[in-house]
Amino acid sequence: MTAAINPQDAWKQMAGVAAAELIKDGMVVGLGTGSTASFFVQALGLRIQQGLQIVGAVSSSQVTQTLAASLGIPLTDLDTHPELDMYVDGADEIDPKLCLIKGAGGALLREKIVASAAKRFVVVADPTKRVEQLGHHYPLPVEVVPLAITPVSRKIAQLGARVKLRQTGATPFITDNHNFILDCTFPQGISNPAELDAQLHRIVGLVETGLFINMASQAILGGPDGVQVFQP
Ligand SMILES: O=C(CO)[C@H](O)[C@H](O)COP(=O)(O)O
Repeated sequence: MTAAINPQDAWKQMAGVAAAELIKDGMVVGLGTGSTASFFVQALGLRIQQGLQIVGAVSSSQVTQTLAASLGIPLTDLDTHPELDMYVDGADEIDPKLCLIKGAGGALLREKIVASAAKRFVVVADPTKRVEQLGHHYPLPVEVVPLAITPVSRKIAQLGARVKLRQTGATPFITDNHNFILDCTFPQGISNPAELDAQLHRIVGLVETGLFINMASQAILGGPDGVQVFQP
């Protein structure tokens, strides 16, 4: 007997399964990170067991790599396949232009690298992730070189954010790239994501932001009325 899942997880699963249906024989696929992306990875694993033949999959995190390997998904990397056919990943917030906040799972740097290598980036989510303006529900995560954490925090605070070092218990959360994450709350929301992203990228020691602008081409949302595809 399988355990019942809550409605939000069921919606995430619907989105993940629908995205897996988009994968065709011969594709190179990018695998996202997080609970919704995991549903996609599981559905992709099932399709591969049923005969789908992808060339390989590039993972955006160690966690997803382990999951994909356990499901028999053939793994590859960006050295072997620098261009992917499709990247599928979740998001924390999705605005009407498909700009995203990502990184609640701490994988934003690899996620952005893999997403940027893909011809098509499909976001999978449930309707709670849709927002009119970014930054009201989730803080914006940024990945920072540990050596620079204090000056970078101060500079982000000067841009109007409340800045918090992400912790795992009493110690800083460490990314797959051995960096720290700062969670940045902008009390008025993020009115101009592109401008903020450019300002943040000017801070030396800041490696990457969780703002994904003009990267996603489509969102697949599972919800109470079934699966809906959303593109601006
Ligand atoms: O960006 C991410 C991880 O870094 C995730 O994709 C994002 O946090 C959404 O996660 P979930 O599908 O569990 O809600």
